[in-house]
Amino acid sequence: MIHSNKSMPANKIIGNVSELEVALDNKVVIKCDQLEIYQNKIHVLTGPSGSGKSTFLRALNRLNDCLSNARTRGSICLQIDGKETSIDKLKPTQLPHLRRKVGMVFQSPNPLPVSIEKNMLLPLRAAYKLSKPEEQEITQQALQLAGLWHEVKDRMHLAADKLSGGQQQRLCLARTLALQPEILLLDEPTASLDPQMTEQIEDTILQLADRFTIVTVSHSLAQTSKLADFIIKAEDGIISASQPT
Ligand SMILES: Nc1ncnc2c1ncn2[C@@H]1O[C@H](COP(=O)(O)OP(=O)(O)OP(=O)(O)O)[C@@H](O)[C@H]1O
Repeated sequence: MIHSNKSMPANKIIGNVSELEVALDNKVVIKCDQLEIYQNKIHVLTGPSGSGKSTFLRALNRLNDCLSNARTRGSICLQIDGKETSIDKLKPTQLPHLRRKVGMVFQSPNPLPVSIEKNMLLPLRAAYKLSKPEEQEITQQALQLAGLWHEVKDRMHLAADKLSGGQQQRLCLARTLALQPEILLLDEPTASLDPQMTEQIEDTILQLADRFTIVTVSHSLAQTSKLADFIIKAEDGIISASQPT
């Protein structure tokens, strides 16, 4: 089940990045000397195009390891499953679990070319052994958290690509939420959406902070001021924390 952390104390540190350096093609593209991540807070990562925002997000769940030209140094310690976890020390076999706990949603919606229901169930079944009622409960809860349940509950067999762009992005968010993350990485989740859909997703992100720690990329000043508890700046590959907003 997807738990709430609402009763947690304010500004509890659940992540520490230290002396991080990521190189792509032997060129250092991001450096982060020191950064803290706070439980149930929304961290908005801002900066110009090419400044290293996506690379930094991918460092937080070791997705850069999937790039053959990437090399990462430094340490990232995250609290996962109630334990301090040095993610830089995890073995390759531990990475699928890390990526479920530190789930990511990408800039453009990327649903699988199957039904809404299968988009939810395929990753869930690959990750966990659950009974049918448990699968149904988690699917419904994740779709509710993503604000999509009422729009799709009567047409779960519809092909996911028949949904609107905003609905597809919510489905991708629900698919990630169903895998029981603790930290959510959102890479410009509203980049391809119109203003109305953008506002809906922003409101959903604000609600999700009751349950999850969020790091989201934004190019919009208005969105940053609406969402951010903390701002992280990316400037020419230097990633650093701003003061709390
Ligand atoms: N797969 C890759 N191989 C080599 N270099 C890459 C790769 N991906 C990104 N880069 C380079 O790394 C730097 C940081 O890119 P990154 O995508 O992290 O920036 P960004 O701030 O997220 O940009 P945007 O806002 O445009 O999405 C850029 O100079 C980019 O050209």
